[in-house]
Amino acid sequence: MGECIKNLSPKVIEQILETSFSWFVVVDKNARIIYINKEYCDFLEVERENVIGKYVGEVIENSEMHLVIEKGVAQIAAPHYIKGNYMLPNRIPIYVDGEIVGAFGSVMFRDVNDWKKLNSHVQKTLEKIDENMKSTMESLNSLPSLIGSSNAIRKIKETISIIAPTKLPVLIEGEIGSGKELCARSIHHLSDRYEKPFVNINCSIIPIDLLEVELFGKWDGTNLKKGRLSLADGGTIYIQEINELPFTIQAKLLKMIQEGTIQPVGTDHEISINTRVLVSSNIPLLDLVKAKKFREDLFYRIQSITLLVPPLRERIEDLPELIQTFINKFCAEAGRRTIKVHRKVLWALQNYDWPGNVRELQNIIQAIVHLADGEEITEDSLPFHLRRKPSNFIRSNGTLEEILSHVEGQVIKEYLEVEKDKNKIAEQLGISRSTLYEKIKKHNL
Ligand SMILES: Nc1ncnc2c1ncn2[C@@H]1O[C@H](COP(=O)(O)OP(=O)(O)OP(=O)(O)O)[C@@H](O)[C@H]1O
Repeated sequence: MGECIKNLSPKVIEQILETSFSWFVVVDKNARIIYINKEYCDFLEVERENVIGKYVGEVIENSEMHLVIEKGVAQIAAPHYIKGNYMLPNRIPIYVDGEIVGAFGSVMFRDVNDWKKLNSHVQKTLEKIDENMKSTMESLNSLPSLIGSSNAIRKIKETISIIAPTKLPVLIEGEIGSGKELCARSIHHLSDRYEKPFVNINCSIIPIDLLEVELFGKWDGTNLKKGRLSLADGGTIYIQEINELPFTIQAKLLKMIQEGTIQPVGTDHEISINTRVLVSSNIPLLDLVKAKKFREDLFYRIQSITLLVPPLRERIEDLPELIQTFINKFCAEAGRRTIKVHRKVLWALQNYDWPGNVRELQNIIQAIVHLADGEEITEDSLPFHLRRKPSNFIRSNGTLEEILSHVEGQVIKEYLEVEKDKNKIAEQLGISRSTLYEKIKKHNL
């Protein structure tokens, strides 16, 4: 330190002390002023030559420099009432060879307005940080979490947490409505790209001739229309139903994944981008590769991390948790108290095939919650196709006519168990109401 200061001439040191934003006072070990800068003197309304050598308490109202010397302990931003204002001075003891030889004081804020200004600036900055945090937290919270405790879902969650921080492409396969997009969003939100865009594109709904421009952008000679890969720069692109992507575009996508460059339509110019690629397919991509409908090189580039989201019927143990989550969500939305689920309803839901997977379940629960007028969801509130119980209709003995008659009786019996309205049953079975009555009579139902 001594070495450093050697390079500063007294004139330089004086300039620093005189023109720095702070006010300075230096006292000896008897708390007598040995230096005070001009700005501080002006504020105190004293002449410098008159105060040098004076006891600091005589010059500066409520000064505590003597205490700092006595105790050898610094006071940082300790409020000091002076001339009708509070200021926040720092008072530091000065040691030479382990002995206190004096102290110096500097005032960080000249007066309370100064303090208020800085304070409100800090306050505003903190509020902004708070708001940002809140919106980040809100977006994280608004991200519906992947519900389910089945082995399959637990494994998926584990894999997501491991791969999210990387930049690796991920292939997500599963039936419609099974939760592929939710997985993709979770990967993005758990990565350090979470504040950057998450852009998705569904290859099955964009006309093939527009797909290339949508993905890579277009140069029209004057302007560049950004494609979705560029819009996701720094963030993540989620390409849904990649199985619908034409071969030529597959090659361009492979180049982007491998080299991080894209070539917009209408130019030879290449643009570097930093976009993470997540893709999904409703059908196993390997089957398409084997059928030569999907590029092998792209498949091998994206399949190293594959999330297989199983259909709901294969993880039916997740059903109660999912049902409860959706009931809570939709009851809260509708502003009503939560409702219970009758065990017969649960049974019916557990025995359904769920071709539309979690999305179908969500839609059904939403409708039920909005239509339900009691405290419990009963079988009556279920859509008709869910009310029938599976049964063993087949009887192995008897003639074909007898077997068919038996099946007919069973079917009608089960319809009657879940539906009181005979018109509806007749309509469902494609027979007239009178035929239905005849058959009810015939089978003694
Ligand atoms: N495990 C789950 N927990 C909570 N909600 C889920 C779960 N899986 C799916 N969902 C919800 O079901 C709906 C459908 O899910 P998502 O869109 O992720 O399915 P998808 O497989 O991408 O469907 P598609 O192939 O038809 O686009 C969404 O509203 C999603 O939030």
